[in-house]
Amino acid sequence: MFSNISKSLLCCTNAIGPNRALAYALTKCPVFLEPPLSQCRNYHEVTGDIVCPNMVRGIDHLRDPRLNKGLAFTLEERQALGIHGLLAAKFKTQEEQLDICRISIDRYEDNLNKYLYLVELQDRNEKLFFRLLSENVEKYLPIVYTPTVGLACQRFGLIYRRPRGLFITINDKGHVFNILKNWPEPDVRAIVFTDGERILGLGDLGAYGMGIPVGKLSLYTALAGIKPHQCLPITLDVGTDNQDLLEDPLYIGLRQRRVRGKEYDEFIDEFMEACVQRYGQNTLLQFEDFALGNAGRLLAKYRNKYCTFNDDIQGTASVAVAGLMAAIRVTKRKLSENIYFFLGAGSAANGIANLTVAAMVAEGLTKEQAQDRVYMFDVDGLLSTRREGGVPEHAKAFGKNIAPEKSFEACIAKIKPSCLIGCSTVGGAFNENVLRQMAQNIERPVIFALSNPTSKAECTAQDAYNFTDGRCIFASGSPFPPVQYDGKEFHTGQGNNSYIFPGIALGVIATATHHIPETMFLTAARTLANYVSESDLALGRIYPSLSEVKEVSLAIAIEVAKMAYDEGLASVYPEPKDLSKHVSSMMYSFHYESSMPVVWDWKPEEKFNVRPVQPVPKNI
Ligand SMILES: NC(=O)C1=CN([C@@H]2O[C@H](COP(=O)(O)OP(=O)(O)OC[C@H]3O[C@@H](n4cnc5c(N)ncnc54)[C@H](O)[C@@H]3O)[C@@H](O)[C@H]2O)C=CC1
Ligand SMILES: CC(=O)C(=O)O
Ligand SMILES: [Mg+2]
Repeated sequence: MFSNISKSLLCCTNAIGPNRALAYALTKCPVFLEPPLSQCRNYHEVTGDIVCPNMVRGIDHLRDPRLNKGLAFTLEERQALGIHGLLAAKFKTQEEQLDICRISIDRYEDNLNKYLYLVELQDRNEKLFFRLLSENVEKYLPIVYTPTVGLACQRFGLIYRRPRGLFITINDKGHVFNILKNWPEPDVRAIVFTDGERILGLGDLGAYGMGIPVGKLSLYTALAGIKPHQCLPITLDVGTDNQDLLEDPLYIGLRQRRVRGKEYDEFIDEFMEACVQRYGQNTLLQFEDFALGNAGRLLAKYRNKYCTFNDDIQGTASVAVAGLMAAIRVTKRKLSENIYFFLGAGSAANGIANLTVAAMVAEGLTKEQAQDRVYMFDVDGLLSTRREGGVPEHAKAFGKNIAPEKSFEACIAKIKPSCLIGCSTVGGAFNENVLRQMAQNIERPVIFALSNPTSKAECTAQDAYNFTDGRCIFASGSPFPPVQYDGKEFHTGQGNNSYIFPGIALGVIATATHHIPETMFLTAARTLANYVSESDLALGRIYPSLSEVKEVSLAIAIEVAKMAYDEGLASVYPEPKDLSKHVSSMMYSFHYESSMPVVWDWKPEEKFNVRPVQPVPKNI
């Protein structure tokens, strides 16, 4: 019935009145763009939203967090959008709004309340939220991420308000694609998903685990500038084996025991297929916080078939190896001269151990020689081939033909490691005896307490310094306050995969890489280690400061992009001449853009007054 222009004029006219309707229609309306809206990526570049601006009613510019600028709307915008009068008279800059946000958050003493403030801000004004986070990483990362996000997950039933991300349950098996279609964004490039079985070191939190993919994706945008509409957090709800949750009246997930085995595997298969069917073959699929029984197994199954990685295995490996590389500059011991002892022999430990082996091989050892330098201790004791039950399959490479031992401290005395790496979820496991022994064995012991959140860290930064006479090189998964030792202050670094996954994701998305080889994580580790300055090391930090993490993420993305082309993994062709420029051009702007329609030959006759009616083109 209607031509395209008539349709656009119709919707524009209904929404914002005839004067501006034509201007909109001529410049922005999706029915004018080819290909149509559903496939048009440019459209998102313009609006960042799937809502046709021509169909947005005035008030929706305030209600939609992607469009809302609050008091930062100019008088001209307020009048043009029909929101004049809906806002107080004052005009504020984004900078003034950021000040108010900081004051508001500081008023809360409780971190969970700070978390809720930030969630509400994201729901209200997306650009303000991401700019606040990206410009205050040190201050707010511990709120949207570990440790506070752990608490938020534990209280998820209480704090759950508005939908953010998709919940897909095992009952939806057979219909996963249809559920993905309900997500309102057509241009998703990255999905972070969990089944909630190993949320940080807090165990099985079932559907309450949703806080983790949401938090991780906030870092995609804040730390690497990946556009929010390209990110989709998902929780795969297959039930929970956490009895407390099954009995919790507030629990919001499926109230049943976890589905496992064939049915679970079929569900994950269907999910992976549905994601690429809905969003394309190069959609980045990040596994997050899957339990040991599934994490490594699913990575092995999918790593060469999808554009996928497991953050807990590979992202963690990369950040830990970067820390070990930087530590060399202090210890003067090559990677291949260390003895590594892991407390915990799960996903994180094996990921780190395997990448450390690869790095030692690059220094000249054989794989076997490198593996010989790595020992592990899990819930059943030292990984000895002689112990009852043997060495678990996932850690076979690190089992040793030595006498079984159940005492961790006895192992330290026997093995005399130079690097002690905690990925055990056992808070305080590196006690005074353990740390003193490490200091006795070696001049500069490396101590990593990587378990999250803070309550699960194997030791605090202060204890690590106190009990090693201030000689340790320390990093932790969650942040610790500065250490005071011997009249000096030290700022220890955060060995957390958040230094890695945002940059990897940006590089992968920018090149539409079709799968992610292990070597990318070694490249990312080297890039991160190179960012550590002498002043970082003097402060006690083997990672750059968190205020530099955006720069680091971009550097990692560029290296990843180079590698994608060098190794024939990229799908964006022709290859951009200037890769740095290409990667940067993909990034989100944290600053407000004009909400005024872009028009040609159109000048207001009188400022702040009614606009002149435009002549309708003859050739409609
Ligand atoms: N800093 C970072 O970037 C990251 C930190 N992590 C943290 O590492 C921890 C472990 O994560 P995953 O390896 O994925 O878990 P996992 O469940 O795969 O492995 C846990 C390991 O700890 C062992 N363990 C449990 N209790 C123990 C005990 N009492 N004594 C000795 N060993 C014990 C288990 O046997 C298992 O080998 C979590 O707290 C997680 O938050 C994980 C990924 C990234
Ligand atoms: C940091 C992270 O991914 C974890 O603790 O699971
Ligand atoms: Mg994780």
